[in-house]
Order: sequence, then structure tokens, then C-alpha cells
Amino acid sequence: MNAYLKLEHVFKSFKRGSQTSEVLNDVSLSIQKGEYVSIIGHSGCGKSTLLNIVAGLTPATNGAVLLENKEVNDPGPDRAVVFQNHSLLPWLTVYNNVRLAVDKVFSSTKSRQERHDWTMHNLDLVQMGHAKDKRPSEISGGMKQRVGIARALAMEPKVLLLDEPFGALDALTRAHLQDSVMAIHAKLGNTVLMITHDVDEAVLLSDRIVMMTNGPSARIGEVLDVPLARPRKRLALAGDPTYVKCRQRVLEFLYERHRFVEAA
Ligand SMILES: Nc1ncnc2c1ncn2[C@@H]1O[C@H](COP(=O)(O)OP(=O)(O)OP(=O)(O)O)[C@@H](O)[C@H]1O
Repeated sequence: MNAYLKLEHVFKSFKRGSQTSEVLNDVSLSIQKGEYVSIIGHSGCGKSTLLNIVAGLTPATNGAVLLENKEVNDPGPDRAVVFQNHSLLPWLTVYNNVRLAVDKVFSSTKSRQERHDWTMHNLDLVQMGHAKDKRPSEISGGMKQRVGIARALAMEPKVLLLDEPFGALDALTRAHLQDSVMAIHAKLGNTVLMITHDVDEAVLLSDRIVMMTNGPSARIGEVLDVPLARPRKRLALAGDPTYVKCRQRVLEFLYERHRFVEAA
């Protein structure tokens, strides 16, 4: 089957003065449409660099990223990114933060009323419609991440890129947001590439988990299939043998084969 998103022999080095450090060494990955893929690995191994290359924010030194068989080198609304630190514009309301993205993408294809309805639809999808007139400083961290996700979804991206989207949240908020993202993924069938440090999060959300070796010159060490039926319920899964086995496999990779200092 032809991959929807394809990374082909991606290499990345950074130059500082006369020194060159290789961060990524020959990363190749094929992702199918609708697949939820997580990347996990030791801190500093190059996960964000890899995501930024897919987003078109950082150029690869070698290799290519293809989306629907077309090479992508620049940022575009077909690959929306949600960062760990909510990147909302503080002077705009929740509504206008999403509306700005909607106007940018759909100004020539949707009427004003349609753009309004689409903005509200996406805010409702993440249960933030009620807070549409608030500014980012007036809402919690979890709510800001919801708005960031609504803004990304509102662009109708082909691929949703999540860079530790729940990393800065407390455990309960994190669990709620993970459930929301699972529900949205079930409803919309988005193709998702997510970076995480959290083993349980990776197993709960993903169809496949890409495990990176330690840097420098990080590469893909192993790719694990997560053959758990959806919808997935976190409480029921805690004792599920397949869940436990997947979790164990990721932990073994991170702790035994490749030192992982930030405990999951
Ligand atoms: N713009 C840059 N210039 C020079 N070096 C960089 C740049 N961006 C990243 N690096 C280096 O590349 C390596 C990988 O960084 P990256 O942020 O991709 O790792 P990560 O796996 O996402 O880390 P973490 O899990 O801690 O977020 C690090 O050694 C970092 O210092």
C-alpha cells in the first residue's frame, strides 16, 4: 500500500562554527492515512527536530518528506502543529485565535457565515465553545491546549503533528485531553504524528510506536504495533495483557537498550 506520509532517509546535522553535529541518521518511516503514530525516545535524541522537518519548519540535511507522494519542504496548513507550550496569540480571544487560522485557510472557499460556523464547530469539538470570548490569560493550561488543538483541526490538515501536546499538564487534565484526542481521532480519522515522553500515553493512543535510539546520530531503533481494538478505555486497558505487553516492550527499549533518564 502506498504511504500517505513518508519520510525517506532523513538526515539532519546542525552546524555551529566549524563544528557539525549529526542529530538524525537515516530516518525512514511510512505512515498510512488515518494512522496514529507516536515517537518516543531519550530526551534530546531529535524527536522535535524530526517533527519540525515534517512540519517544514526545519530543512533536512538529506532525504525527503513526502505527503501524498509530493515532497514538502515548507510549512503549510496541510500539516498543522500543536506544540507543548500553547502558542495562542494572547491579545486575541479564544474564538479569534481559531478564526484567524480559519480565515487564512478558507477565505476564498467559505463564506463569512461558514467560517464562523466552522470556527464554532471546532471549538465545540474540544468543548471550548463556552469560553469563546475569553482571552488565553483567562483560561487554564489544559483549556489553552484544547484551543490549540481546535485551531489545528480547523485548518483541516492532512496530518496533525503533536509535539508533546499534553506534556505541561497535570495528570487528570492530561487524561481528559487524551480521551478528547482519541474521540476526535475516532470521529475524523486524522493522520497523527505525536511526540511523547509518556509510555502509557504512547500505548493508549497509538497504532504504532516509533522508538528512537539515543542521540547523537539517532535513528529508529524499533517500531511497535499496538494491536488494541478501538475505542480504548484507559481503565479497562490497565490489566489487558496486550496493553501490558506493549507497555513492557517500550519500557524495555527505553530503559535497557537505551538509557532513558526521564522516567515515564
Ligand atoms: N536549531 C538548532 N541548532 C543547533 N542544535 C539544535 C537545534 N535544534 C536542536 N538542536 C540539537 O539537536 C538535538 C535534538 O534536539 P531535539 O529538540 O530535537 O530533541 P528531543 O528529542 O525533541 O528532546 P526533548 O525530548 O528533550 O524535547 C539536541 O542536541 C539539540 O541541542
